[in-house]
Amino acid sequence: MPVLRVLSRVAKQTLLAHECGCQPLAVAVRNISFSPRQVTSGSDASFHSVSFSETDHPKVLITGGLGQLGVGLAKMLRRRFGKNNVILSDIRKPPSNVFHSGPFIYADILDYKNLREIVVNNRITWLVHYSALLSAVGEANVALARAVNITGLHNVLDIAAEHGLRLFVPSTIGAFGPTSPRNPTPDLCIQRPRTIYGVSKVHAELMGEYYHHRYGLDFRCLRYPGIISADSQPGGGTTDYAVQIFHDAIKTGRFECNLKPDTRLPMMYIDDCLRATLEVMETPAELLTMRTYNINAMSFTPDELAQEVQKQLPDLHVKYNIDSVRQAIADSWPMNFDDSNARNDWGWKHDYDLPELCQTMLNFIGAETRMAQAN
Ligand SMILES: NC(=O)C1=CN([C@@H]2O[C@H](COP(=O)(O)OP(=O)(O)OC[C@H]3O[C@@H](n4cnc5c(N)ncnc54)[C@H](O)[C@@H]3O)[C@@H](O)[C@H]2O)C=CC1
Ligand SMILES: CC(=O)[C@H](N)C(=O)O
Repeated sequence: MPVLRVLSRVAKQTLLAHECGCQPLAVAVRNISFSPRQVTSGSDASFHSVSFSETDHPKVLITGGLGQLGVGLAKMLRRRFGKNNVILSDIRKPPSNVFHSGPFIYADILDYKNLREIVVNNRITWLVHYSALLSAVGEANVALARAVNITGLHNVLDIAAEHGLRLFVPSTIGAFGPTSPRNPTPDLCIQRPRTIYGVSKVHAELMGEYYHHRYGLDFRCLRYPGIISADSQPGGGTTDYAVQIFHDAIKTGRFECNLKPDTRLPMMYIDDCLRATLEVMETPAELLTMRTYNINAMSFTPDELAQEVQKQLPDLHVKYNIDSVRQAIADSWPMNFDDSNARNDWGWKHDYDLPELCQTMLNFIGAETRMAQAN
């Protein structure tokens, strides 16, 4: 993030706050005196907000941390804040390398008391809420998606508000629908998604912003594009083809794509996505003119991706076998994402375009495959 620009904007905002006699937003966040859950349920837990000075390291909990994104995020945050200050959690059993790389704990986001106990006992100050069912698996199990993505979010919001946490919840390009402007899609426009995943993510955006305005919750949300990673598998989304093509290109030289060749979607390499997440979490609250931002890096079709991969692996053979559920979802999503507010407010800038993405993915998976063959 361009530090000078950030500092000068903080100074400007602070001056403005003094001139108009208002306090910066962060002050309100420190003064949560009650939470909606405690008021309505009459719970006997004591209210306290963890005071967290910007000079201290945050104590981070990541929910749903064993999916495509969580392990990489934990690795990056541990490098920055120290191994023991970042706790990964999930309901699945961690592989041994993950289990031995830092603190891991079982946390079912549907179990409110257990989640609250983890936050209290570990003095958590930042919560990154990654648990979710993605677009394609969500359509295959709507009841579970509704429970995890909506009821689970309610638990997380209440605990974050009660304990004064800074809360990050990712949203997605899937929070838009066929009536949204698709090329490009701005931050603020019609959002009428047609998947339970999209509906739950619009709900998360609105609830987080409501808790921010109503209770001072420090809620931060980025709408991620499809994320592409080499060392973690996607969890059942519409953009998964853009990861699978690299594995199949190297391992078999043949790839069967489940979207039409001209289906254009916004995409991002995982390193950019995780860095954006840390950057928005570290941005002074005064600079955030919104609480939910689009972020983007590139946009491509399966045909354009295949052509870029074929520059390195000319023998790659691509066949199209369309999955009607995924195609209908993709046809309702943005083709290009307008992320100018993130770029202006907190200096968002991606590093990876399509050629760098392909080079990095092929190098990584190629090296991994050669090592596996040698053993
Ligand atoms: N990967 C992508 O392309 C994108 C991801 N996102 C969002 O980022 C977040 C992380 O995504 P991924 O890592 O790709 O998801 P993923 O599907 O790979 O992982 C989700 C994790 O949630 C866990 N989970 C399910 N039910 C749970 C419960 N009851 N309690 C606790 N954990 C539970 C699963 O075990 C899984 O490990 C999600 O909220 C997703 O919507 C947004 C846009 C794009
Ligand atoms: C873009 C997403 O949110 C996810 N990868 C999906 O395809 O469901």
